[in-house]
Amino acid sequence: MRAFSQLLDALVYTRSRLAKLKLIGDYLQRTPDPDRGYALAALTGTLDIPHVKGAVIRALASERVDPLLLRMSHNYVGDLAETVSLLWPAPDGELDDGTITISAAVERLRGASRSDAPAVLAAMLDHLDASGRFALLKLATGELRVGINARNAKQAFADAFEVDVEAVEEVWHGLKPPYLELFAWGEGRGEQPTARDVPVFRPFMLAHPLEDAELELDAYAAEWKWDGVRLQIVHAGGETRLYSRTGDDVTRSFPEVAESFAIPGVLDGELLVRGAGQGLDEHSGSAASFNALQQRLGRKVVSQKTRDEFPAFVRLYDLLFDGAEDLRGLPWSERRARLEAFMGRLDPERFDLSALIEAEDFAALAEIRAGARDAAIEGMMLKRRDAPYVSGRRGGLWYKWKRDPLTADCVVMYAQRGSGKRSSFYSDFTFGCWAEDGELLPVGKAYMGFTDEELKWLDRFVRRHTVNRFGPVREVEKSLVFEVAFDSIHLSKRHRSGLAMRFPRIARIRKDKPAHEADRIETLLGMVT
Ligand SMILES: Nc1ncnc2c1ncn2[C@@H]1O[C@H](COP(=O)(O)OP(=O)(O)OP(=O)(O)O)[C@@H](O)[C@H]1O
Repeated sequence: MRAFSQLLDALVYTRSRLAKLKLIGDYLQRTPDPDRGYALAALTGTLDIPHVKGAVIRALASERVDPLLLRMSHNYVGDLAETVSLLWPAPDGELDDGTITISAAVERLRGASRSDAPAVLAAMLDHLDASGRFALLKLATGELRVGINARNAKQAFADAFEVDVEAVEEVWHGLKPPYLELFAWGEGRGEQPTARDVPVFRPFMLAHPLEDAELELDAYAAEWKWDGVRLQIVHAGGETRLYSRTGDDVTRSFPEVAESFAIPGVLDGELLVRGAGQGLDEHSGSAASFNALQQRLGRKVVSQKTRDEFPAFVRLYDLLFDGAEDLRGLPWSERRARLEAFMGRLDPERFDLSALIEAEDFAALAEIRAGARDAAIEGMMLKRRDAPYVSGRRGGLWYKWKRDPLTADCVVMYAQRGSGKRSSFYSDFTFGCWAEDGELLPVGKAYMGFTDEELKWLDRFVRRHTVNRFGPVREVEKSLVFEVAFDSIHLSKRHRSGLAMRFPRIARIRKDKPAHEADRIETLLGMVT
């Protein structure tokens, strides 16, 4: 447990993403199986320990610590594992001599019944020092909050063992902790694990922003850029799973979509919500604006009422697998023809096709784009007709051509309480973009007209992810992305980033975007007027 707790400590205090990946990689290389596999599971959020939730830990701690002190400290510290690990009375017996390994802890907790789990946890806490307790509680709750998402952890594994991260993604959802086959493959002791007949995630193809260039429409096809969220729908081995842009399993969030796809294959498209009266025109069928979709995002379990009020559907734009046949090597035009043929097998209530936009030439296309007024459209996508489906962003294959280019995806860095009605909420934010050396530099400060629900969510996020305090200002873990809109951007000597935004406002919380994919200072420099 000691090495794992040292890793967590080091991750909290390390800012650079690359340095964090290196720390994890080193740990995975020098830690034996199965401990490292459980650690990887904790880092990727796949470790399931059924009976230890926050409420259990709070109840347990209240037996040992004055409940009022516990509540106040928790409120101040923000993190339950940290609070309890610090307040837990020092053990009067022997400290752990190394027998409470990660795997021992996981096995003991998993083996315990609901009624026994608190006592099993307490017995281990009684034999660990504060940092061991911290690591155990983090492991048990699965909420690490060390600025590492699943994708980063897989990247760290891939870097450490010199394998391709996309190859890890391709099999990941077919594997289970403690990932013995994965480490065996990484160390050259075994074959690459296969994912036959399990619904695994296939890494998404992404786009580049279209800057001044004009494209030849013989070589590129145009589609609308729908203002929803990316979704991959996979059916294999009799099971359907939905994956988000980051490869997270979001099946439970959109049950009506999962329930209506039972043909072996992999689909790629944009998740939208049917809109009664909103955003209707000939381009968008019946998709509502992103605001309606927001009601469905970030929920793990969805009530029937929400399903009825905001029914989800997917506008498809690619077909990756037809049955077991991998179509990704085919040119876009052939995949498109296969997708069109596939549509007839799908439930029209839940799936429709992203239409192609016909235009005589690029100028005519630009005119169509300028004339589009629809809440569910964010611009256009241009796709090279002969391009295979490749993961990530590759030059020249897919372009996004947004309608309102003055937005940037920025990472939240600091938060402060608001004023007036918001004075008890952390609602004013400073956000930044990535500099070339991988450091995050502040580019602006803003708040937005959040809904009450969003305000509460953000306030909770800040309290739970605080890494530092400067008077009234809290520095937060660099994991949340905001889409920021602004009127213009200028060079400025007053800021370390060298940039100043005019009238920045937070347009959207991007829970679907990993922080390291937020915009770079360089991109913002390209928008300077
Ligand atoms: N017709 C379409 N074809 C492909 N992608 C589309 C389409 N309509 C909407 N999209 C969305 O546009 C995104 C393309 O931009 P990119 O690949 O850079 O992802 P992103 O970083 O999430 O983009 P953004 O933040 O600009 O939406 C896709 O990820 C997808 O969610």
